[in-house]
Amino acid sequence: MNKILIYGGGNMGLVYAKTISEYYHAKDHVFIVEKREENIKKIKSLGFLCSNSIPENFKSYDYIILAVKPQDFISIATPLEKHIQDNQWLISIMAGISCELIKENLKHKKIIRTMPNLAIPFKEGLTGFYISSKSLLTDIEKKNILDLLTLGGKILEVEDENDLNAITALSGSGPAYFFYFIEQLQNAAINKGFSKEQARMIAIQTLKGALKVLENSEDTCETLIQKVSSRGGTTEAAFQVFNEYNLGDNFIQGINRANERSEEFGQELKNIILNK
Ligand SMILES: NC(=O)C1=CN([C@@H]2O[C@H](COP(=O)(O)OP(=O)(O)OC[C@H]3O[C@@H](n4cnc5c(N)ncnc54)[C@H](O)[C@@H]3O)[C@@H](O)[C@H]2O)C=CC1
Ligand SMILES: O=C(O)[C@@H]1CCC=N1
Repeated sequence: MNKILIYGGGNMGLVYAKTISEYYHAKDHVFIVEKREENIKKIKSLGFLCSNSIPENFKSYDYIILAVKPQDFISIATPLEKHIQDNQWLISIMAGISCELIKENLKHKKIIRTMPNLAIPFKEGLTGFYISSKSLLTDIEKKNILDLLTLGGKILEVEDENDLNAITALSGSGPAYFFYFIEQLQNAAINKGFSKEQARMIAIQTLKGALKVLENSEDTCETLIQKVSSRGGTTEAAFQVFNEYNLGDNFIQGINRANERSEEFGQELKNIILNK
């Protein structure tokens, strides 16, 4: 059984702690380093080992998951650089922070950069990953890491690290885009007089149904849209308005901006380091 230390016990850190401990049916091989007192209390109340600094037995941990916000990386770099062991692999989930930047600051080469998403606890997540210094990864370590990432759902390895910025904009942020569209459908239902509960049910069931149709069909989305749309009917009328407002193009522009934002994180961190 591998021992895993998670740096940052916020949303995603806790998601990993819970997912890993459920898989192993044990909590005592997961340790969370978290700086905020109220989070530490919450994490301990869930039965996890947790403190605001690196534990004395740090050497015994095989994999270290970096789950702080990109801009907080610098606050964990100094303690980590001091304690990191040659055999330990770092698994970063930080958006936009390159392996090179982590390597430079920690003087450590064994890094896997990943981009998961919020659906990890339900095993319906998507984790894109890039392995830096591949030649240092043994077969058993690779199996352990892939097993760990697969606990959360599907995985996708990229050979070009820059592709992780795209994955961040597509599937990392992606759940939020769908929540946004569902929210609009819910709001439309509420505006038409349905209760909040009814509106939520209408939105969720419509989404679930659409997903089932898509998963069980060989048709493209374009064909499926045509199948829903009767000539001169309601769907066609809705799409005339969507097209008038360039909904599709605007949506893609938003995704492109998220991609750029992911690229900016690295530069911003470099500037912080330079100005220190
Ligand atoms: N929320 C999401 O859907 C996704 C987030 N990510 C990435 O995961 C990372 C974490 O995101 P969230 O969990 O949403 O953020 P969060 O803010 O909920 O969690 C980060 C945690 O790190 C702690 N922290 C900050 N500095 C620390 C330090 N020096 N020592 C110990 N703990 C420290 C904070 O107190 C906080 O609890 C980010 O880098 C983000 O880019 C990746 C994919 C999806
Ligand atoms: O919004 C963010 O920056 C992070 C990365 C992907 C999802 N959440």
